[in-house]
Amino acid sequence: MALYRRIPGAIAVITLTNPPVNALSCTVREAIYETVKRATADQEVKAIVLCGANGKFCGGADIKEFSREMRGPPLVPMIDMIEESEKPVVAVIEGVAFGGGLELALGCHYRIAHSGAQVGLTEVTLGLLPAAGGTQRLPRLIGVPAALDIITTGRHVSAQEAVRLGIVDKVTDSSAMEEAIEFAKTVAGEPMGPRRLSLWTAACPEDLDSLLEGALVRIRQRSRGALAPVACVQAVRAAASLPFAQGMKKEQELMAYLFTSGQARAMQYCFFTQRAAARWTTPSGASWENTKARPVRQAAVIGLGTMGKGIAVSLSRAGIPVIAVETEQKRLKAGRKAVNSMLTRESQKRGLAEAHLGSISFTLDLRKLRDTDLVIEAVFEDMALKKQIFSKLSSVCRPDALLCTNTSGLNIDEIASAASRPELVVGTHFFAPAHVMKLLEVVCGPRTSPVAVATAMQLAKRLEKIGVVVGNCSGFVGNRMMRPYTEQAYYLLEEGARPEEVDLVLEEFGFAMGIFRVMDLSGLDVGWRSRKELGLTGPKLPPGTEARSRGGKRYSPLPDILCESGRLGQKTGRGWYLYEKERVATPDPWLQSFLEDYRSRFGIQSRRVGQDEILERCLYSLINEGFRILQEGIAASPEDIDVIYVSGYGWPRHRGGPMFYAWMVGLPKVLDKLEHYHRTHPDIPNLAPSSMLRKLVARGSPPVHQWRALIQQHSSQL
Ligand SMILES: CCCCCCCC/C=C\C=C\CC(=O)SCCNC(=O)CCNC(=O)[C@H](O)C(C)(C)COP(=O)(O)OP(=O)(O)OC[C@H]1O[C@@H](n2cnc3c(N)ncnc32)[C@H](O)[C@@H]1OP(=O)(O)O
Repeated sequence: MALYRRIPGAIAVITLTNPPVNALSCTVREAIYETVKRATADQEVKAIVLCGANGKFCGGADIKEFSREMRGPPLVPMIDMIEESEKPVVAVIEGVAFGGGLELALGCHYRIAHSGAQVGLTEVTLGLLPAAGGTQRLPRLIGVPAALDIITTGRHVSAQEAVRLGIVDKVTDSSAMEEAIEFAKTVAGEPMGPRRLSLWTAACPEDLDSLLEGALVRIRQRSRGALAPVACVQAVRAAASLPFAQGMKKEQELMAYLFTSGQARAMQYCFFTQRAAARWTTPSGASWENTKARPVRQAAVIGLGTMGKGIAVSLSRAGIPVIAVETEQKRLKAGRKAVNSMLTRESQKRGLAEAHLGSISFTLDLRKLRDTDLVIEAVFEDMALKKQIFSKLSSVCRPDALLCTNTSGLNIDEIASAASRPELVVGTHFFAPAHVMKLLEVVCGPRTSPVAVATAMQLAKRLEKIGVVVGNCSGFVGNRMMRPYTEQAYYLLEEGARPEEVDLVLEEFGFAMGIFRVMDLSGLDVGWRSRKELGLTGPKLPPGTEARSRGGKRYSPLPDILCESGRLGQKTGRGWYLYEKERVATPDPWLQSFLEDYRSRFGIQSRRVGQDEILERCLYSLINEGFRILQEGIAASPEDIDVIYVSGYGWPRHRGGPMFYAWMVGLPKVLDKLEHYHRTHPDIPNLAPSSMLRKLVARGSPPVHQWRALIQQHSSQL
C-alpha cells in the first residue's frame, strides 16, 4: 500500500509500504493513484514527497505478478499522472530505486538520494526492458550514451555516480527525507513544465549509429542470443530519434515481445531460484530456519595455490581475519606476494578501505590454527594429502572448529574419516577464480552435521556467494554433470565433427565459450590427471585394454593422446586449438589431420555431424545426468541444479538452467531424443534415459517447481 500524511509546511508525504522492498504490486499501484490524486486535489498541499518505508525507496515492479494475470492500474499512466502534476513531486531515494522504482522516480520532478542508495534500470537482468517510460526518460535526462550503458547492462549505480550523471539532483549523508521536505518547500508554486522529462530532448552524439552498433557488438559478446539487451538498444534508439509518445509506443511493443518470450520467464525463474537456494533443508528435518550457524570470527586457509589465494582474498574482503598456511618458505613468500597484490587490486577496484579488509597473516606453522573458528583446506586434489591434513587439524584446532575441504569432486566422507570430528567436516567447492566466481557448492557427507552446513552456507552469504547444498558423490553436482557433456564432445570429434564446429553450436546456444575452448583455457592436464588416478589411462591402465573401451563402455582416448603429445591447451600454445597469439584460438590443421588419421586407425567412418545433433547430444546427456542426480538425492531440487549451472558453469541465464531448459524444450522430446541416441550408441550408457525423466514424462511433464514433491519419494544423500 501507500500511506498518506500531511505535514507542516503544506507538504503531503506518500510512503510506499510493501515489505521487504516496497515492490509496486497491484495494491501499491492502486494506493499510489489514490494518494497522488488526493494530494493534487487538496488545496492545502503545495508539494508532494514520495518515499519508501524502512529505508528503501522501491525494488521495482512486483516480479511475482509477472507470472499471473496482470491486474490493477498499469504503471505507465500512473507515472504520467505524477509527471503531469502541477505541484512538485520530490522522490526520496533511500536504499534502492531499481527497475520500475527508478522509473517512478523519473516521473517525479526532483530526486534526492541518500549517499548509501543505489539506482538502476535492472529489467534487462529479468529478460525485460524498462517499460514504464525508463527507456525514454533516462536518455532524455542523462544523454544517450550513459543511458544506453545503464539500460543494457542493468548495473547498479551508486548515489555518487547517479548525481554525477544527473540521475538524481542531490545526494546527502544525512536524512534524505528531511532534505527532500525542506527542498519541496522551496520549489512549491514553481511551474513544473521544465521538470517534465517527457518534454525534453535526448542529448544525442553525432555518431549515434556507431554508438548503438558498438553496444550491439558488446551485447553479442557478453550475452549471446539474449533478446532483452538487443531490445533495450532499439528502445534507446527510439528515444534518440522519435518524439516521446512514439518512443513510448515502441517501448511498449518491445516489452510485449519480451514479456511473452521464454527468455523473460527463464531469467525470472533464475532470480527466484537463486534466492531459494539459501533456504536449504535436509530430509532429517534440519533447515536454514531451525539450525543456527556458528559465528566465524577468524578463518584459516591451508595451501596458497590458485584456489587458496582466491579463497583467502574472498575471506579478507568479507572482513574476516585469515591465517594462511603453506608448507615451504618459498611458497609462503610467493603466496603472500600474490595475495597482497590481489587485495590491493581489489580494494582499488571496489573502493574498499583497507580498514574493511580482514587482516591476513602467513605462517608455516599449523599450530597457529588453535583459535580459528573455520579452516578451509585448499591443497591439490590428493586424497592421501588431504587425509593427512585433516588428521593433523583434529589435534591442532578447537574441538568445535569447522573443517572445510575445497575439492572439486573427492569423497568428503573419506576425508572426514581422517578427522576426529567428522560431523564438523564439510566440502566447500569453490570455483576458479575463487574471489570472482559466485558459486559455492556446500557438500554434505553422510556424517556432516546441520550446524556445519548452516555455518558453511552462512559463510557463502558473507562472501557474497551463492551457496548450494549438495550431496557427496564423485564430482558432486556440477562436475558430475559435465562429464557426460564433455564425453559427448569427444565422441562427436571421433565421428567427424571439428572442435570449432562443436564450440560454435554451444556458443550460439549462449555459452560464453564452447567446451573445447574451455578445456584449453583450464588446461587439458586437469582431466588427464584425474583419468590417470582412476586408471582410465596411464600406468594404472591394465595392459591389453582396448583403446576405445573401458569396462564395456565407450571411451575416447583423444584427450589423453593430446596430453601425451604435450598439447595441454593455452599454456603450451596448443591443445584443441592453436594459440599463436596469446589466448586467440585458431583451428589447427595439425589437429584436423590427426583426427583423420585417428578415425582411419580405428576404422571410424567420418560423417557430417549436424548442429542439432551436436547440441542435443551434449546438452541432453548433461541434463540426463541431472535427472540421475535428482533421483539419487544428490541435489535437493532441480532449481538447485539450475542455480549451480547458471552461477558456476556459464549456462546462459536466459535459458534458465539445464533442468528448466529441459522442461521448456519439452520432457517428452528430451526423452525421445535420448532414446534415439542411445539406440544409435548402445555403448554409451549415459545416453540411456534416467528413470526420473521417464517418470516425469509419464506424469504429464509437470512444471519444474512440482518435481521436488516427486523426488522426495526417492532416497536423499543430503
Ligand atoms: C503483454 C505486455 C505486458 C507488459 C506489462 C508489464 C508492464 C510492466 C511495466 C514496467 C515493468 C517494470 C519492470 C520492473 O520493475 S522489474 C523489477 C525490477 N527490479 C529489480 O530487478 C530488483 C530485484 N530485486 C533485487 O535486486 C534485490 O531484491 C534488492 C531489491 C536489491 C534487495 O536485495 P536483498 O536485500 O539482498 O534482498 P533479496 O534479494 O533477498 O530480496 C528480499 C525478498 O524480496 C523479494 N523481491 C525483491 N525484489 C522483488 C521484486 N521486484 N518483486 C517481488 N519480490 C521481490 C525477493 O524475492 C526476496 O524474497 P524472498 O525473501 O521470498 O526470497
